[in-house]
Amino acid sequence: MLKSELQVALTVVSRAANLAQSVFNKLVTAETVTKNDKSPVTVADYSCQALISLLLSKSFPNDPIVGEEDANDLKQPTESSIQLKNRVTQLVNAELSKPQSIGESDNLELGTSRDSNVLLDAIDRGTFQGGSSGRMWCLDPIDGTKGFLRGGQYAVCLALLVEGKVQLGVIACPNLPVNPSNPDSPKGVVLAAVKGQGAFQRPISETNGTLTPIRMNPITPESLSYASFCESVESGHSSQSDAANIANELGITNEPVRMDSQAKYCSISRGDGDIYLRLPVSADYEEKIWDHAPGRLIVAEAGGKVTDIHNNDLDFSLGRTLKNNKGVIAASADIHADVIKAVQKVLKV
Ligand SMILES: Nc1ncnc2c1ncn2[C@@H]1O[C@H](COP(=O)(O)O)[C@@H](OP(=O)(O)O)[C@H]1O
Ligand SMILES: [Mg+2]
Ligand SMILES: [Mg+2]
Ligand SMILES: [Mg+2]
Repeated sequence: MLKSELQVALTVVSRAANLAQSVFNKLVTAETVTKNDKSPVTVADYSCQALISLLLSKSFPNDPIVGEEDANDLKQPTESSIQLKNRVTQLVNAELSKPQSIGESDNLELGTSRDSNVLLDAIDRGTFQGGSSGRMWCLDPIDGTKGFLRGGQYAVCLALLVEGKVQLGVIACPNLPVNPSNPDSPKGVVLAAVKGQGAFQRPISETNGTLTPIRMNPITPESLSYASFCESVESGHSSQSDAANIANELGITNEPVRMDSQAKYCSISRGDGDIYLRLPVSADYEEKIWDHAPGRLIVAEAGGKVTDIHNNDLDFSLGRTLKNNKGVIAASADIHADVIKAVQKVLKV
């Protein structure tokens, strides 16, 4: 089931990851980092959304897309906007011109260059408002924009939702080592899950490679104090002080591993870390569905459970945000209840 969706998703996400890496190599310099210049990631965000949306629409022309970005800034008649549009067009076409590799999905018309207006329309296909009916794709072209600029973790994230439920998730992490137990192994993995069919990974570069099954660590309530947390680098995205108190409550002494993006979901799915906490910082922030849809399925298919701080399932059927949820708690199914208990005690919810 969803075999062709999986193959297309793997192809388009891997292509976008290659594009993002080429943007990083060409445009991110010590100067952009020290001057806090976000333009390289902006180029990468638009280029990856254009590429993925364009290729998805070749295979699935009737599926709408809930994407993080829109093309408004690229349509302005200003010099900087025109330059940005031209840069995006050139980068997407450079990626499309690379020959098709064995294992990549057919019928995507890879190799055909596209006009900038076609690419702007492709970006704007991502403005769908979401909801509970029918099929739709959910796209975060570059998740962890801060990590991208730091040369740290970032991810290209795509999910298929059917009737508001995540059925397929694919995440490429260009800076995650292929072998979780060897940080010096080559970097660049793509993880995938189909509901009811398990979670897998393979190197981004191996378009025809075998998908290797992944599992979370077999942790139990008895061994919970040996667990480790994976959390955001950004203290503005998740409360690090609450996380420290929860670790204390669970008897966990390992230092938390901090990284940007859905690489956190990917890491715990492969047993590199055990618990991902995203603890609300402000009362009014609504988590975006594209920040969680594929990660949630990959963790669930690798033996985990993902809820919000109230132990409610994440509800992807309500539009572009998880408006009925607060925070995210992801952990191996065997210890999730214990983690929730500690979270609720510390947060007093
Ligand atoms: N106040 C906030 N609380 C929680 N998440 C936030 C936030 N402000 C922005 N974000 C989201 O946090 C994501 C990055 O998460 P993380 O901290 O896990 O790396 C961002 O995705 P993008 O980088 O795609 O914009 C953005 O959507
Ligand atoms: Mg994001
Ligand atoms: Mg993003
Ligand atoms: Mg963003």
